[in-house]
Amino acid sequence: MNISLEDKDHFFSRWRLVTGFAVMAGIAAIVIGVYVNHARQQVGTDYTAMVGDVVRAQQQNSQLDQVLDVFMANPVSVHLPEINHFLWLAERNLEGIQNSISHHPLLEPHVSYLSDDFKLLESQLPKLERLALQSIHDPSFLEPLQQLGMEMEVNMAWIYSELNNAVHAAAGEQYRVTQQLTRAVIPLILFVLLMTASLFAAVINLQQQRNKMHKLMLTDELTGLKNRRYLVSIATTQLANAQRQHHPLSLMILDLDYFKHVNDTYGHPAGDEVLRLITGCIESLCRQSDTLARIGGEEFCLLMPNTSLEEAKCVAMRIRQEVASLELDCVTAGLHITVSIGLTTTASGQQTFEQLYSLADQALYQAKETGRNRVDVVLPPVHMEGSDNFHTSNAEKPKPYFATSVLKNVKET
Ligand SMILES: Nc1nc2c(ncn2[C@@H]2O[C@H](COP(=O)(O)OP(=O)(O)OP(=O)(O)O)[C@@H](O)[C@H]2O)c(=O)[nH]1
Repeated sequence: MNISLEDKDHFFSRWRLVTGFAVMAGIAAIVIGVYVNHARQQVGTDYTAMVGDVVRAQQQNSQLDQVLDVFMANPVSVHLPEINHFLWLAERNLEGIQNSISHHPLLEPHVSYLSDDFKLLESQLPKLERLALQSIHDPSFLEPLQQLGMEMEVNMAWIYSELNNAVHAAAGEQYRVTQQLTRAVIPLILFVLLMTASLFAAVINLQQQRNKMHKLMLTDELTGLKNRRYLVSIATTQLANAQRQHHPLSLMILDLDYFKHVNDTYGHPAGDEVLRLITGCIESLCRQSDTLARIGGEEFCLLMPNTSLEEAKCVAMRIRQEVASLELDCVTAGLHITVSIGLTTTASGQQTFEQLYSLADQALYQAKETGRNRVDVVLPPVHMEGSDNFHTSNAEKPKPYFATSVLKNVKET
């Protein structure tokens, strides 16, 4: 198979294109993967419940104020349950908020600086309970109790306001990411579609290239006919079919006469044009089921399945006549060219393509030797003179195939 340098370059540039797309797709997939992972964490976090916890905890500041005011005005044990209830609530809220922070990994680093304040508040809660108890029996504890209450209020206000800010900032970031994701969906879909379309185009292009090369492998560039490679492959199949179905198959080799003279006199391009014209002429006389191939410079082969000797002779004579009468005025006025044809037909025996080809070639040789512009026939030994029947009884006849007894010349008058 011949692939021109241009074809090769084209072929490799396609591969470079596909590789480029694959690398781009890989990088895009990694970038998208990293971003989606980050976005998944952000979007997956529920800040709503946490905002509620923080707001509830913030409201406790005023409760502490009220509870302590009542107690300070009348420090008796009947007010202790209110203080204890506040402490229980405060402890529960503190625990809940710390728990929430540990479940929000994206928020945790932003509020880690509050850990000391949390510890301080935790230590202040039991202290407040103790001081309140002591104050019932000893009013001198009332002042430290009030002092602690104020410190706790300040501490709680600081912690919960910072937390409030952090949670709102995180929720804002979450909203931003969600918006970005929504905006990114359309370009992402377009990008994926573009990548897919480009890959499809590259693959289709490769496929077309492959088909083109395959066609080139089996086609003659000058005439557009099938070449020898194709002929051999199809002939083997058709011969097997003909033998299985007991149908005759005829084979013709056609060679232009004195074609060298055309080239020498009018030039190679004119010779090419003559080849194309004659090819078109012969093709127009063939059946759809026939295979016309160019097997050499000015040599053609016509494979005719399901065609008896008599039918093949008619076709051969018509071709010879038509070619001879074809006016090649495009080269020079009044130019005509003739063709010599060697013909053979299968017998009931098991002829191979090589054997049939050899018989047709021998017939062509005879046509050339005996004056050109004629059709000669050489048949396998089992063929009977004047009959196209296949005698399977004769299939066992010994070689040689080229026995003179089976040679038959058909020279038209
Ligand atoms: N223009 C052209 N000429 C070709 C091509 N292939 C082969 N030829 C020519 O065909 C000619 C064949 O010459 P020969 O083999 O001497 O045959 P001929 O002149 O036809 O003589 P006979 O076959 O004996 O009648 C040569 O001149 C080749 O150069 C082709 O593709 N284009």
